[in-house]
Amino acid sequence: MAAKIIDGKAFAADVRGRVAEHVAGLQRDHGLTPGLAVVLVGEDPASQVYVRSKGKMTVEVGMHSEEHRLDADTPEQELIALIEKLNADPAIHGILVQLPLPKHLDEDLVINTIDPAKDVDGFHISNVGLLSTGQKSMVPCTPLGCLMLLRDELGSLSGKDAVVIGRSNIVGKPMAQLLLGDSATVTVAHSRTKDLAEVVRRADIVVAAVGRPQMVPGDWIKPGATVIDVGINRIDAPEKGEGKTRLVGDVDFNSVSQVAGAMTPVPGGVGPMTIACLLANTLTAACRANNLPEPEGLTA
Ligand SMILES: NC(=O)C1=CN([C@@H]2O[C@H](COP(=O)(O)OP(=O)(O)OC[C@H]3O[C@@H](n4cnc5c(N)ncnc54)[C@H](OP(=O)(O)O)[C@@H]3O)[C@@H](O)[C@H]2O)C=CC1
Ligand SMILES: Nc1nc(=O)c2c([nH]1)NC[C@@H]1CN(c3ccc(C(=O)N[C@@H](CCC(=O)O)C(=O)O)cc3)C=[N+]21
Repeated sequence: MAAKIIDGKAFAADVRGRVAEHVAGLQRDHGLTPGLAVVLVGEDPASQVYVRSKGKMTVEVGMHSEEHRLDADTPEQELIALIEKLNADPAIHGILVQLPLPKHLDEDLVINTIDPAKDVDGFHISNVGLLSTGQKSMVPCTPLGCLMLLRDELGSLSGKDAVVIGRSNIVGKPMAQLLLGDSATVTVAHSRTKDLAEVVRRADIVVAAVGRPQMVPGDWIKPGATVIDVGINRIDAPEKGEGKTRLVGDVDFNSVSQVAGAMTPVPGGVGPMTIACLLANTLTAACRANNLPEPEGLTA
């Protein structure tokens, strides 16, 4: 049986539609426009594309969008000063500093300078602590997007065996916390995991967030499992012509789609959900900042 392909692009469009409706209501009833500021340091071309598409979608849902582009060699103090200015700006409800940062900048320091209430990435230590203790927080966008897709696909995650491959602070660890919060039995695998194939074979739910193109083959997957592919890897595609590239995930789509019950594609899976959840988090932050009721179904 071929796997059902989970349409993250359509799901994300639906989430953005719900965000847009709520934003229109905030404007109509309270004269409030949620605002998102994205900070990009340096000229990484992949990041630029991503930042541009975020800006476009922010405006599409009716929000205020700001982009702050700084030179790659910007001194740390200057970046910190910008974040402090955005922290104090009442028109800004969400702040995202695009990662990774150039090496001379202390990523932890920069992230922890963001007002936790405006930390729409959910990377501030205070949000990390709130999430891991089951308290209301800002939830990281990519794991939140994965959770929405899993809940939609499976209903309850309670008692399911889940394996997260990858333990980064931005995907793997918060994903594990969210799965645990939904009462899955969670294993977090990483580069030192012994016999990864055997670990993955036990899983009803596999979330791959490794950054290695097509690393997970079909024969690691338990028949019928749900597979969420977070990886975004650009590889050469000589079949498309000289010098051309294409995007692939961390999962080998062709073999896994023969075995899994359902899986996300790349592109068109988790990626669009990340951006939709960023907008949802910005809306949530704007509501909380103004003591207004939060949108339903758009947070964990
Ligand atoms: N779709 C989206 O919206 C997003 C996609 N991404 C993509 O997701 C992927 C992961 O991103 P991110 O978490 O930031 O990556 P990191 O590089 O920060 O983390 C990768 C993790 O994978 C583990 N790992 C590396 N090699 C292996 C291996 N051979 N076997 C098992 N585990 C391994 C590492 O283990 P160890 O800790 O031991 O080194 C590490 O924990 C990337 O492709 C990235 O582009 C990221 C963010 C958003
Ligand atoms: N502070 C911070 N927060 C992030 O959330 C963050 C970050 N830094 N740094 C980089 C990663 C990567 N990331 C992606 C989001 C969407 C797509 C996405 O929409 N991808 C499309 C394809 C896009 C294309 O065609 O290039 C898809 O998968 O269908 C990809 C990657 C967020 N990240």
